Amino acid sequence: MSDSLERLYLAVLAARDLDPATSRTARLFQRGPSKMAKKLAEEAIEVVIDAVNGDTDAVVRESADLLYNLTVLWASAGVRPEDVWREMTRREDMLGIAEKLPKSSMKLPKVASPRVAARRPIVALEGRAARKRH
Ligand SMILES: N=c1c2ncn([C@@H]3O[C@H](COP(=O)(O)OP(=O)(O)OP(=O)(O)O)[C@@H](O)[C@H]3O)c2ncn1[C@@H]1O[C@H](COP(=O)(O)O)[C@@H](O)[C@H]1O
Repeated sequence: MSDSLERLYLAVLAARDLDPATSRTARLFQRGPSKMAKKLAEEAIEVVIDAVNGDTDAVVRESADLLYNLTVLWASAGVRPEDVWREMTRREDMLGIAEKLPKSSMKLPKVASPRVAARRPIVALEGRAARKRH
């Protein structure tokens, strides 16, 4: 999938400088980030509606539109696909580390009242905080 998105991203970059009268992408760039954001949000809503309605084929079509509008917004925001892949890999590694920590290393509070004991392990929260921090 990342190959398809990377090819689409390059095509979007190439279309940016085409004639807006004939290129939707060039028209989106001409209209700016707020229009791009509006189209992306519209596509996301269309995916949601089709999924709730159980229309799988429509979800596929609208997902392709969503990914197209996302790559246009990435290009406008100076985000490259590899930036996103790197972040996804970082999260995958972080999740992997958190899952591998022995239970004994989780610093659960000493007073394990039923309410506190039911709280999610601190290391998972720390893992999330660590993810957010860097
Ligand atoms: N991958 C896409 C792509 N996916 C979806 N779309 C457009 O996005 C539209 C989907 O959004 P909507 O459902 O809102 O369509 P719409 O209601 O007609 O659009 P609006 O009237 O709301 O603006 C489709 O009608 C397509 O025209 C795309 N337009 C272009 N590309 C690719 O982008 C590159 C540049 O193409 P041009 O923009 O045509 O130069 C090429 O590689 C194209 O294949």
